Amino acid sequence: MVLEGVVATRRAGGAAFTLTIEALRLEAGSLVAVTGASGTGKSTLLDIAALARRPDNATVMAICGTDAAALWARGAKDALATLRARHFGYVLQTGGLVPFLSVGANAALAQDLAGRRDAAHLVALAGTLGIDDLLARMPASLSVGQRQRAAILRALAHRPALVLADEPTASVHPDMAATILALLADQARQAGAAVLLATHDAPAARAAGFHEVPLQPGPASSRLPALLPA
Ligand SMILES: Nc1ncnc2c1ncn2[C@@H]1O[C@H](COP(=O)(O)OP(=O)(O)OP(=O)(O)O)[C@@H](O)[C@H]1O
Repeated sequence: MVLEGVVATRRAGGAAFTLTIEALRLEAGSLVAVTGASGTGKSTLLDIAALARRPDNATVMAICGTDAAALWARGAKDALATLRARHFGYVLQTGGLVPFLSVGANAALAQDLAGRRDAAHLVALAGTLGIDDLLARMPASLSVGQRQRAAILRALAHRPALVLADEPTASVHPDMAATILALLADQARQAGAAVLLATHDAPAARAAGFHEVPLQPGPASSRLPALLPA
């Protein structure tokens, strides 16, 4: 993924907040943690990276060789949805699993949407995450830590190029947070996926091997400084 000169504005009432991404290039195996206090724009940045929010401006917005800026410009919503399903995996704060599907069915759905069904890969990945005995369970019957492992399974099951993780450890105990972040980092690296993590917990992210990029807050705005590949 390459983002350059991307600007996004959020407006509420008379107030506006502007995020500027100078340059962000994520390659296979990149582990990048965007950090900042509450309200500095971490979620806005992930929304932009996830193609869930239309930018005001984008010099470059390339996802696995596709010009996403051009797709936004011509309102190609189906093509944007296809890009998302094929190339992105998501880990949200509380899992974001479909509540009426089992853990295994959640992961299989991600594979189906991406057009990459691979039951053997799903089971093997569940084994490395330590949840192969939970595949038939419903998300509501899991502990928070188990749910986040299931979310990592769902995020990686379809072999995405990029995993977006928004505060994936905010609701787990600090010891479990370290384990979850390490699992996410290890599994993504092994799969050759890049991870873009948003977190307020910079030390935990660094400990798991993430390269930290702090958002630079300004008046009613934030800036992500240029990050070139490590
Ligand atoms: N729905 C919204 N409409 C308008 N402005 C919003 C909206 N949500 C957030 N904002 C503003 O955008 C800015 C960035 O918010 P964002 O949620 O991206 O920050 P964050 O760093 O993810 O915060 P947190 O860590 O609390 O989740 C904030 O200053 C906020 O006031």
